[in-house]
Amino acid sequence: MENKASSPSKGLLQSEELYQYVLEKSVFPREAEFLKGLREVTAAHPRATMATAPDAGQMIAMLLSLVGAKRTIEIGVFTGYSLLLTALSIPDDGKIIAVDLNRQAYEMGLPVIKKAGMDHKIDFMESAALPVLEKLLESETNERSFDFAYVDADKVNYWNYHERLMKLLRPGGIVCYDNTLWGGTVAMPEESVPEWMEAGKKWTIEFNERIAADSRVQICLAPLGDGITICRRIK
Ligand SMILES: C[S@@+](CC[C@H](N)C(=O)[O-])C[C@H]1O[C@@H](n2cnc3c(N)ncnc32)[C@H](O)[C@@H]1O
Repeated sequence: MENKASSPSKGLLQSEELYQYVLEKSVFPREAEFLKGLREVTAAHPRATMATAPDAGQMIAMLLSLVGAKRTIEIGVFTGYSLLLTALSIPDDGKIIAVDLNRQAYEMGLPVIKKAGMDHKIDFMESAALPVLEKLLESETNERSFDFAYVDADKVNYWNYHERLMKLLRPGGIVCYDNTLWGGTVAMPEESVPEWMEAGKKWTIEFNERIAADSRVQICLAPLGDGITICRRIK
């Protein structure tokens, strides 16, 4: 199609320099060495930009500490940046159910996760996420038992994940959804949106509207990384 812009950059700040300032002056000085190591390993992956942005990661680590997260779910692992930062933020007897369709990328980051001594906290499942959530819901003991969830996978299923996570999270628990500004396309005129981002734009707009109307959660769409929506279960 003509008149399509090339991919908009993921960062949503007013300039690249400002984003570098945030990274260099706030994020990188406090980033764990193992997370830096994981970013280095991930840089060799052809889809390295899929990894959670380090500034969004810094906020996720803060949220994990604030809710005292011990039992968590991660949907969309890739090479494990957000997974490792979750593991580093929860106590030694904390557990993460981590789901991804693809084990290969996870195995790229696994040596760093092991070196960090965090692998015992992780239950990795190579699977589509929806059946894993359904399976968890078969046991009543899992309802209201998770403190935190992070969703960073197929946008088309975000609402399906949300409905199930609302049962699995305890009241006061938090779920974060990544990419909820979808490269800024949610507010772009149609002719400026690259063709490959159109479906994601539609799903993201629908999801954002439904979340805004969901009285079960308190919400905040933080313009970090590619946009990250924080939902706190209030009922
Ligand atoms: C953006 S990446 C995740 C990045 C990761 N959070 C990080 O910090 O590096 C998205 C991941 O979601 C996975 N994925 C896509 N659809 C999925 C599905 N239906 N169920 C589980 N994982 C899925 C992909 O295989 C991919 O690894």
